[in-house]
Amino acid sequence: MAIELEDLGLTPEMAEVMTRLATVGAQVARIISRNGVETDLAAGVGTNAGGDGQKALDVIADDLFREALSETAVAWYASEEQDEVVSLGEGSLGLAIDPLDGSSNIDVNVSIGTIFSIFPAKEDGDATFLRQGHEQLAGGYIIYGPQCALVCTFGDGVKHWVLDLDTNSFRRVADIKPLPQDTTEYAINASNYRHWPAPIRAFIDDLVAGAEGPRGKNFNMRWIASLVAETHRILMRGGVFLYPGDDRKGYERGRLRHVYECAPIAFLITQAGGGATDGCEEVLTALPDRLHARTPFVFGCGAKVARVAAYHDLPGEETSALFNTRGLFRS
Ligand SMILES: O=P(O)(O)OC[C@H]1O[C@](O)(COP(=O)(O)O)[C@@H](O)[C@@H]1O
Ligand SMILES: [Mg+2]
Ligand SMILES: [Mg+2]
Repeated sequence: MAIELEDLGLTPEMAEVMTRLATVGAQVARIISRNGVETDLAAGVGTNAGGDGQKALDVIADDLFREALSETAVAWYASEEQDEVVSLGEGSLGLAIDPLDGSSNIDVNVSIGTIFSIFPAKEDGDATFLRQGHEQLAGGYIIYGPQCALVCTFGDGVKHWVLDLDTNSFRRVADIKPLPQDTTEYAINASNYRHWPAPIRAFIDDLVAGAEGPRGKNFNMRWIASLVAETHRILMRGGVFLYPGDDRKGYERGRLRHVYECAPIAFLITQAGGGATDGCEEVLTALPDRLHARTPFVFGCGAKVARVAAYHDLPGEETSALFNTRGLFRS
């Protein structure tokens, strides 16, 4: 038994896929725990389809997940590390995966993860994944942190397991509680401030202004540079995350990938009662136009995600005004 799946009402096919994901997740956690003993998992080994540098662990994780899923109901495997959708044979499911998320953190011993999304398979590989996130059967992640955990939704709340090192299996713990409506914690890579669009700058200016600004209270900031770790923190205690599009070349639609990063995270967050948009529109209703498409991404507590969208409706003179002259959104 790699993972406790009793009482979830999963089909045998889905249960088998979850068991394989959990088995490889435990294996990857063990490999990570030995980084530097024999191999350097952060060593550069190439470039993936999206043009990102690949680290040794990106490739190891991709190989392990792909091999383990090849004997299951997964007909189509779509990975950040593969140029095209890979056919794994006959089956009723398609699985999209970011095998190793947060790879800039491998060499600094900070939490990293795996993100996955499961759809009913269609005849065609691309058609299986280029559809609305609402059609996902499951979305989840494995976090390799001080504790290894697996978090997943099958469309009925958010389930949570913790890797028990004594038995090498994922033990089910309490479901993730609904997110609070509002929060005083936000996450954004603030070094890109000068590149952001005006509504994002205005939103962040007003948070940074704290008690002296229009919001009249102080906010706290976190940036781990691991989407999985930021998601886990937000699911555990609330918050809002932003990776907007910006004016750097290649970042017009942000950095994060729609199919195997944002859609499954959006599924989890909305199942926990939060919001997930591209800044304005829901991620789960958007249609990606290609496997490695990017999308701006804002998710977390519902009221904050809605507030980001409201800043996009402000007239230009309001978003470009200094916070102390901006008339709206005083709380
Ligand atoms: O370095 P930046 O621009 O802050 O980006 C950090 C983001 O990039 C990512 O590492 C991208 O994921 P990969 O490591 O899978 O490429 C996210 O986990 C994280 O949120
Ligand atoms: Mg990633
Ligand atoms: Mg990755």
